[in-house]
Amino acid sequence: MTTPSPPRLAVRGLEVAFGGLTALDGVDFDVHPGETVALIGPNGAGKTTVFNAVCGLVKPRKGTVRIDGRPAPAKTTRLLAAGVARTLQGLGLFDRLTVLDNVRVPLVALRDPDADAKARSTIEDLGLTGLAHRPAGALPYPDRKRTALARALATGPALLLLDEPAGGLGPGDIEDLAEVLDGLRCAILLVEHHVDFVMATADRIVVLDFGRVIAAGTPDEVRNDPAVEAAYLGVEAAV
Ligand SMILES: Nc1ncnc2c1ncn2[C@@H]1O[C@H](COP(=O)(O)OP(=O)(O)OP(=O)(O)O)[C@@H](O)[C@H]1O
Repeated sequence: MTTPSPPRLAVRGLEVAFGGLTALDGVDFDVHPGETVALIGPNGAGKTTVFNAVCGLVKPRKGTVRIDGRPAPAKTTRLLAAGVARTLQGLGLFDRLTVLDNVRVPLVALRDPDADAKARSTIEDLGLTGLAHRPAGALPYPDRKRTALARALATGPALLLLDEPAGGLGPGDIEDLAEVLDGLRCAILLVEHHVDFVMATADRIVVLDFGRVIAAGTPDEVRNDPAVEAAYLGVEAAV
């Protein structure tokens, strides 16, 4: 009998507190190879805190984060070496560096001998070749965002963590983004406010409210869950 492979990402009993505030209270979910899982929930529900705990940016009070069955490393280079890449809400680009040099950064950190070729090929895949030698800081926001995505994809991650990938983009750029994500083979965890984008992109959705998972399932299951409607979609509809 073969042992089933572990989830690419397994989060169990995650608890995070900031002083007296319990931001996460027993969060469990998995992301399997090839799967796109979206974390949604109202403002303050704990989405970014989950993301930060998975990336090792905040230390849980309790619980575990495992990547391919092993404890998740906290340092960026070790995460990259473990096949995990992320984008951040603030993008974190080096504004004075060119698009190409930004995308080379994680490859150089991994001492990849093919850094240049891989960066160029990723840039091409994302339609950024014409901007390769422009400083990232001089670009319009959608191109900066695409550069940040290219940087995350350059190392060929097995698990991609995306913090609000559709945030600040217009409908055309969101459509392009959905197409890029659809063509990826890696597992994806995304934190996102844009409900239509999530419904169209995610295989499964985990809904947080006040630091707890209140629903998890396919987009249709979640859409029809009364608790979600009350906690989240109701809020969105009122916005
Ligand atoms: N560094 C911090 N120090 C203190 N409290 C924090 C910190 N980070 C988050 N919180 C609190 O933890 C809770 C969860 O916040 P978090 O940012 O994870 O929610 P979110 O679902 O990502 O919200 P949003 O959709 O507004 O980004 C909130 O009450 C927030 O104020």
